[in-house]
Amino acid sequence: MATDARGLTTEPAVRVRNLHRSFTKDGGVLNGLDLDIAPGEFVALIGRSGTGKSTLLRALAGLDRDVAGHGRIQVPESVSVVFQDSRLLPWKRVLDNVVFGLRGADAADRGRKALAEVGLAGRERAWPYQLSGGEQQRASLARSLVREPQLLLADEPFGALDALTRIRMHALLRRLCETHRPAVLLVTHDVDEAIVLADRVILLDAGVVDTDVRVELTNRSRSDAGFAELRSLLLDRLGVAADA
Ligand SMILES: Nc1ncnc2c1ncn2[C@@H]1O[C@H](COP(=O)(O)OP(=O)(O)OP(=O)(O)O)[C@@H](O)[C@H]1O
Repeated sequence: MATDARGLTTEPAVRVRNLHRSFTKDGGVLNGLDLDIAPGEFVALIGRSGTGKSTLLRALAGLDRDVAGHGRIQVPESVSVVFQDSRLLPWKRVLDNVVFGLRGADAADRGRKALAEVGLAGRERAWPYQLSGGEQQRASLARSLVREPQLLLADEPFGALDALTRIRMHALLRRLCETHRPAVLLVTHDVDEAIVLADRVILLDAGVVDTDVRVELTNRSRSDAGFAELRSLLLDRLGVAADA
């Protein structure tokens, strides 16, 4: 059962029970997966290539219609998804992308506020192609957060960015999550990214949860001893030597 910051029992934002998914007759990708995410909890999902991370994320996002009947999935009503590419509509200006499909007379104001929050004030009328990769991902985050989702799903959102931009995006995402408090499931290949950002790191192997650790570091600096210890535990579970 999930608990909140005061240790009180809460209804989880995400509940997955005994989820199975296969694409061929030979073997499953998800093999009876169980997972709870508490409201406002930030979970990073890591695992070797092909262990079913994106398959799980797509199932939670409702993008995999065939998953129905292969287990139980409970997600909140409002879910937003961010991918590695920003998926901005190239024929719409940045603000129009952010508020696309949003109702209400205050939609444009909310969109402007969201753009300011991600550091894109003044770029409302730009076209997506006029933004850098990092700025496009900022716009993509604004488009998600303007909807105030109870669950944010992110599949390698910073995977295509350079190292410096990634670090800036980590700080931004943490700040946004502290303000908006969605439950988050972030798929990443980067163990350090998982430790820097998440309250909990889950390692998937062969379509089930292999390791589930809470990140209880007050100092999220990569040079911190606790950080290094957690990194080596996770790399070990991934079958990679920490100093490799
Ligand atoms: N729509 C699909 N049709 C057929 N096979 C699929 C489909 N989606 C995923 N798979 C297969 O399921 C397996 C798991 O894929 P998935 O993308 O979930 O892995 P992943 O852990 O996210 O990997 P990576 O870290 O490389 O992104 C892979 O072998 C993939 O080829």
